[in-house]
Amino acid sequence: QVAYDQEDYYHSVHWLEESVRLFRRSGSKWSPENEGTLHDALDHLAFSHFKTGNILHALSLSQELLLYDPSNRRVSQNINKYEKLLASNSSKPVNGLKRPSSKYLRTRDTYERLCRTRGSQPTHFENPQLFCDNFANGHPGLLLRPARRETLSLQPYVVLYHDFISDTEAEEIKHHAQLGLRRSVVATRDKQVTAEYRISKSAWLKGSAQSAVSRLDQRISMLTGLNVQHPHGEYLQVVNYGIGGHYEPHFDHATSPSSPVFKLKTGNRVATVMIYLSSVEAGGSTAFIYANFSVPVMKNAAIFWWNLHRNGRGDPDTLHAGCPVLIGDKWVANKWIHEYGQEFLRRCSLNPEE
Ligand SMILES: O=C(O)CCC(=O)C(=O)O
Ligand SMILES: [Fe+2]
Repeated sequence: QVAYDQEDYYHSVHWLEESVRLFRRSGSKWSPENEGTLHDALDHLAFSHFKTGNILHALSLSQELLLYDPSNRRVSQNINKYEKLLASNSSKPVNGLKRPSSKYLRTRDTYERLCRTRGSQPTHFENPQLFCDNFANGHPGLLLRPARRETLSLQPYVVLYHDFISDTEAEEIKHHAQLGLRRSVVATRDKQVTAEYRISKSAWLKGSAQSAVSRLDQRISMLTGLNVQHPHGEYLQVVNYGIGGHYEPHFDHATSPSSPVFKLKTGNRVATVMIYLSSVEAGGSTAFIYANFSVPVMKNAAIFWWNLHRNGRGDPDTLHAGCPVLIGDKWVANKWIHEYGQEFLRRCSLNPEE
């Protein structure tokens, strides 16, 4: 529907073909959440085919549609139009579907490449600072069971903690979020809106009454050495992506002074901890666009990165994305940590440029 509304018929044909297939296969049993019907899907698919020059296909789908809804005048008019076009042979020859050239995303090519491949991080042979270790952060709570840390990138600084949570905790968190899931929104200049560049559902786990949530807060705080108590850290946001779900390249920190991110009055989002609560069969990696690498979904692992430099400026290198899920059901949880409360935990540097 999003592709159709954007007049991107190249993609709407693919998606609608799949919807029609699912409707046909399941009889009347498949009822998608948006209450779409076979009828709708055929209608939009016929028009998409017409727009991409496949008049013959548009005609046969419209004829099928008319069987279901014989009194639909718009459809009969379309059938007449398609028949005339075919008879006069004046329609453009079909030369295959063309990918639209996207005007709205400058980083599209890199994003798509990183979603298909892992990009090219140097290995630790090339850069010994990209090492793996058992990390306890000097914290007594981690001494007996340190985190298995993998440094993924130095600029921006991104680390991955393997087995950050257990299967049971992940299930508990998904379970708590389930009833609260709503279409995700994004922060614009001054308010939160839904956007086609973020397709997922999410829920905020307010309060850490649930034991898994408070255990998680504690673990994040031990590992990062930061203060994650609300409002220094936001509540845990649980996100669920279905097939095709994605989050196109964005920053987690606010880039406008009027952003809703500042509503907490605790400054900008200095760091992100993102936990993978599920695996997926294909797709769904997290891509760091300018840093040129992507992290495959790794169940129970967490990634951490700094969004801001020590001087408080946003780090443009943190531009990142959640790649489209190809097969599976992807769940992540975000913990965003704010600047205030960390003054003595992440100090500024003597160099104002850092
Ligand atoms: O789902 C992902 O891999 C990335 C999610 C993300 O960047 C976000 O929710 O801000
Ligand atoms: Fe993000």
